[in-house]
Amino acid sequence: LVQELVSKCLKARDLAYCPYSHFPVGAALLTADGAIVTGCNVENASFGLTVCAERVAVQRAVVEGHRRFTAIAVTCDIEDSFVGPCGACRQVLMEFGSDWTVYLTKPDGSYRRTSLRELLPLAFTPEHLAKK
Ligand SMILES: O=c1ccn([C@H]2C[C@H](O)[C@@H](CO)O2)c(=O)[nH]1
Ligand SMILES: [Zn+2]
Repeated sequence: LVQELVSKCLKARDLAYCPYSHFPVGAALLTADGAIVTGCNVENASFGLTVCAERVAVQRAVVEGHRRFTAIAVTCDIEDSFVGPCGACRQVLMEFGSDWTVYLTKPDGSYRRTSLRELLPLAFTPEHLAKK
């Protein structure tokens, strides 16, 4: 299953629309019911409108009816280190629970397993709004 998640995030990366940065990113989400939803970064000539691969995957999953996730694999083109999602994406993942496994994946398919809790400690979450 991890292998499938990893290979799907690599495939999604190959679909990235990144004519400005030339930095393709792929993501593959595993939903609680076992579906896999992918995303790639989609850039824009107005640079600030770019959306990261991780957020494309989450938004796509939500509109397909998924709100419960257990894992995400992410990958870019960097071969010599494991690269984590940007801060904005960590926060967007946290919106859908803190209990995520995150697989930081290299182009060769090797991965480092981490967690959203580790990537975004002391997070602000929907529960904080619920307390008001
Ligand atoms: O977590 C990240 C960080 C960056 N990017 C994309 C955005 C932009 O298109 C390119 C360079 O920042 O990489 C992602 O998709 N996810
Ligand atoms: Zn991001």
